[in-house]
Amino acid sequence: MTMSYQTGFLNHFASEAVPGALPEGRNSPQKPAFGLYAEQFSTSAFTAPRAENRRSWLYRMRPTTEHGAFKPYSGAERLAAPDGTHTTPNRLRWNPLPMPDGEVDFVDGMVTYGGNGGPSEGGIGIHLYAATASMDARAFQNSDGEMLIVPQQGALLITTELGRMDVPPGHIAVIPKGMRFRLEFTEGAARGYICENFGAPFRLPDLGPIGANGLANPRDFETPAAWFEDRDDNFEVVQKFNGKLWTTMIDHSPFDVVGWHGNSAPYRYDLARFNTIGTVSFDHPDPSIFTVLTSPSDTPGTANCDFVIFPPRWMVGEDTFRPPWFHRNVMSEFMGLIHGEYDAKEGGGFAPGGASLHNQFNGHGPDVDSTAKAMAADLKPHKIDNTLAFMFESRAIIQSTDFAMNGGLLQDDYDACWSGFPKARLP
Ligand SMILES: O=C(O)Cc1cc(O)ccc1O
Ligand SMILES: [Fe+2]
Repeated sequence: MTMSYQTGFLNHFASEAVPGALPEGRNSPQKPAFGLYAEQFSTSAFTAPRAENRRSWLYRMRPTTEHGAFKPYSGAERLAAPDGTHTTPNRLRWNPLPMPDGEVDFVDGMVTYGGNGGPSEGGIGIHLYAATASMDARAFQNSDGEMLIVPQQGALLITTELGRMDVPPGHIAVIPKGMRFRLEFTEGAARGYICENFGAPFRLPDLGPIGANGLANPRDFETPAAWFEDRDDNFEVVQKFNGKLWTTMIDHSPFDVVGWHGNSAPYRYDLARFNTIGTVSFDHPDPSIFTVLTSPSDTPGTANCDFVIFPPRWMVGEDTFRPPWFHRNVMSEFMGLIHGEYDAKEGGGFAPGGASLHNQFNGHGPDVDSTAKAMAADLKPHKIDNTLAFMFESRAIIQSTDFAMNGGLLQDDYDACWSGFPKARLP
């Protein structure tokens, strides 16, 4: 299937699937073309400063308002915010999330590992999904948070109200808060990670002294061109609202937007386009140089959430301990692995589809094997290759869910990867 995209980050895009669907020179004409209905979709307050303001105008076949009451939805039982009883300072690591038995789609295949805050205060939800069935006459709407989707296995075809995107592993997709979407798998089963962002929407980090270019470049972000389906079938809309799921039926496809314009839009990004920067002298730089997207908080420089990747890169530091150093961090770190091996965990145990959590101020870093190897290494230029790990880093403690602690995937011996370091011998 050929998809078409518009490039650039947070541009004011304009796209029509049928010529003439977009009004000219105004947003809400008395009678939009073809009997379409104009709808403003706002993901910032009307009065947000211009640089923060995000909204799009949608021209659709029927107004979104045409539906009955939402009722509680009983599927997706493992999509549940932490209740605070499982919050722990302990370092945690999980085996890969197994694929479910039978037909399970993206909505029912989501499992919450942890999070902080909530839809009214900001923070993040951290979920994984493992699913075997494509969504068909079903759409998901997350009114609580923007969704950053990181596929680990299985390519995704994401249909949104504004158009369709191909999202294979190695790419990410971001769906604005409140936008309806459907997820289909082009290669059977699929697994991946989700950061549900309750805070300020993701944006590109400032580059400071790096300059005008580098890290994730704006032109590499791709937003779909308008695409719609004219389907008068019964569709279920499942909505996440205030931490719970709700469902209602409509008698047509919600993907009936024939044209749209604006800057609140879904996008995808190929992580291989990330311009990775590192030391060319000595010392391991802070991993903030690997920030792809950031959701700022109201404290300058202290993110609600940073999305950070650890892509293939050259290591050339002289007289340097090259892996991540031992550290205790005010920020809390949740990590996942898309493929390959992570350079701080040569001892194994951090597998693709698995995850780890290092909460604020709890010491972590290279395991015993990685440390020994890095201290003995001949420091020739070396390429870390065939790997892609990532981190959701948050200013607030990441609380675990019951599934995270008791769901059968938690490794009970994670601490042991840091036991047995030889003691320093003083003169
Ligand atoms: O803990 C981790 O593995 C993530 C990480 C990587 C790095 O290069 C420096 C700091 C850091 O937290
Ligand atoms: Fe860390």
